Amino acid sequence: MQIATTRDVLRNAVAGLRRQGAGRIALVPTMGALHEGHLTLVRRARAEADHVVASIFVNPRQFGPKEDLAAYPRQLAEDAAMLEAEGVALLWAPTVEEMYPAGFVTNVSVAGVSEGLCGAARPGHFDGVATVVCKLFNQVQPDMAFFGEKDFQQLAVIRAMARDLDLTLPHADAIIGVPTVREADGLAMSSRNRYLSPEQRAAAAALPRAMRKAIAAIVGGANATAALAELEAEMTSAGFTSVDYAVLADAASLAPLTALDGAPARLLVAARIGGTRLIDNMAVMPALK
Ligand SMILES: Nc1ncnc2c1ncn2[C@@H]1O[C@H](COP(=O)(O)OP(=O)(O)OP(=O)(O)O)[C@@H](O)[C@H]1O
Ligand SMILES: CC(C)(CO)[C@@H](O)C(=O)[O-]
Ligand code: BAL
Repeated sequence: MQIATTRDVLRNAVAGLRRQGAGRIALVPTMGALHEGHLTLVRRARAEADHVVASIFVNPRQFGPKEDLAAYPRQLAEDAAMLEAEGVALLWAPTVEEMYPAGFVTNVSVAGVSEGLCGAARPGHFDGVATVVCKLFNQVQPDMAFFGEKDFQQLAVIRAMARDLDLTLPHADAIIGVPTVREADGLAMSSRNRYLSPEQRAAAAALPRAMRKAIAAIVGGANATAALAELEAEMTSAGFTSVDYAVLADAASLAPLTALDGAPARLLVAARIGGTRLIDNMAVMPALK
């Protein structure tokens, strides 16, 4: 596996992959501190493309001033070994100065789908995500790119950005969402889970548990507002410090719903346990009649 840390080396390495034939190149963007969720994206990419390019970049522009940019885990050597073992051809791991050279002044901002949920709780976050993913697409010029459904709103923002800016990746359905990979107790895998103490980690399983229960209630015909209030109460009594949001939303527009309307819906939750903010989301499937 080649590791590129400058745009020149990246450009040559991508050109080298292209010279190897008409094969498809898949991009898997990450912030590192890799776990089975990331490796699942890489395996899907390997299955569907000929060459996989992974990126590791802890993107300062998507962190708020009081967020965990400094504390975010960085373990490039360990991550590179994992990616190499999965058959990744090229790792793009730029420095902050390489990604945002002095004088960088551009911002990509996606309206609508980025505005509620994590966009409301983390002002500027999705501008940072859209800006860096736009750059990654231009730098690597992949045929397709893989993202986790764990960051469901992020996936919607990236799809809207790619559509609106004509970042037409050549492969049909080029932005591929991969279902969330979970721990045995249901907690969605996340690099931030490592911030949790053993007690907090045990308590965190209340998040997917309360979500499944709320979904069963809503699908069974219960009032959604009451089911979401019950979810918040359960999480608080399990040890969560606060719930940023717990929202039933239209799965495509992410507009909040007060009741199922027959279209695919999604339950999305962000909550804090101590200083750690966890997010999760699940499909809400009305029972077939
Ligand atoms: N449990 C998971 N299942 C599937 N995909 C995942 C999972 N966790 C992360 N991903 C995906 O991996 C990609 C890189 O994510 P990132 O490096 O931010 O990891 P993360 O574990 O989500 O970290 P964080 O704790 O910052 O949320 C994103 O597309 C993200 O949605
Ligand atoms: C897509 C991404 C790599 C952009 O920095 C990041 O938001 C992530 O890891 O989900
Ligand atoms: N996985 C999303 C990246 C972030 O929380 O900044």
